[in-house]
Amino acid sequence: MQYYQMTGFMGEADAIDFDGLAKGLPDPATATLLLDFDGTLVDIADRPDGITVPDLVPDILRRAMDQLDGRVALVSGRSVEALEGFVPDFNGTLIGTHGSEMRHDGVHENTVTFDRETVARLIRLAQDFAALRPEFLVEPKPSGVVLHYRQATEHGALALRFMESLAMAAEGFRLQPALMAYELKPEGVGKDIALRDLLGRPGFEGKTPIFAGDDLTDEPALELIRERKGATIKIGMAETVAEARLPDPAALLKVLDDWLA
Ligand SMILES: O=P(O)(O)OC[C@H]1O[C@H](O[C@H]2O[C@H](CO)[C@@H](O)[C@H](O)[C@H]2O)[C@H](O)[C@@H](O)[C@@H]1O
Repeated sequence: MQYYQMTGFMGEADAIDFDGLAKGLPDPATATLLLDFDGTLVDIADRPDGITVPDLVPDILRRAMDQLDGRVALVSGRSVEALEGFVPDFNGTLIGTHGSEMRHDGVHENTVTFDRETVARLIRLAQDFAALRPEFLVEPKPSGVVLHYRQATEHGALALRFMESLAMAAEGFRLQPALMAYELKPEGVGKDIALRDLLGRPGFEGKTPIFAGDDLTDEPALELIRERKGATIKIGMAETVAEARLPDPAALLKVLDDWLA
């Protein structure tokens, strides 16, 4: 695939060579498809529960599962339970909470051990803090907690200071900056780490991975897929190690739709 074929997003959507992009991807029979969720398959919304999953998403996931013989994974910061709620018919692999949990072959696994009491305490402290400022939104996760400040961007620095203090007091956890949010997650958790595991599993070995993602937390995974000589696609304008770019989830869905036609 030519880099400049993929980098069509400086112009209007009709200037993007969707057909060329789809043809540049490996044959589905030889590929593994790895997709971030928020900002990649669905547009970013004001609130975590405010997203709309386009009808094309379940359709593409179903066709990809058929044509790639099940080698399809969503790789998200969302929990596995939340992903299951958004794409209930998808029965491929779900890598959730940045890789701290996985649903593979229908079986739920925790990929790291962490102290559940600490998680409960962190969630409680974040909720107490957010109660003082209702624009903040707390998202509890199975192995951590997110403090969202999208409704109060002027207080981003305050959110950072608070979450940094929590991180310092929580052994075994670290701060993860995210889109208009700060998250605490267990050490040793990352999408790249979970993907190394998945790509070595039966059925996935020897296939060419394709990864699409938009966020800072996707960069280590994009690096891994480049090392493995796979195809890497960044959604949006942010700095990246990916070799290709598309402007938004709609453009990615169009490329995947053409690829699986
Ligand atoms: O790894 P991803 O699938 O990209 O998930 C990353 C985080 O996405 C969600 O938060 C982000 O999207 C929200 C909805 O568009 C937005 O309101 C928020 O500002 C973003 O940070 C999700 O809530 C997190 O749990 C995920 O880690």
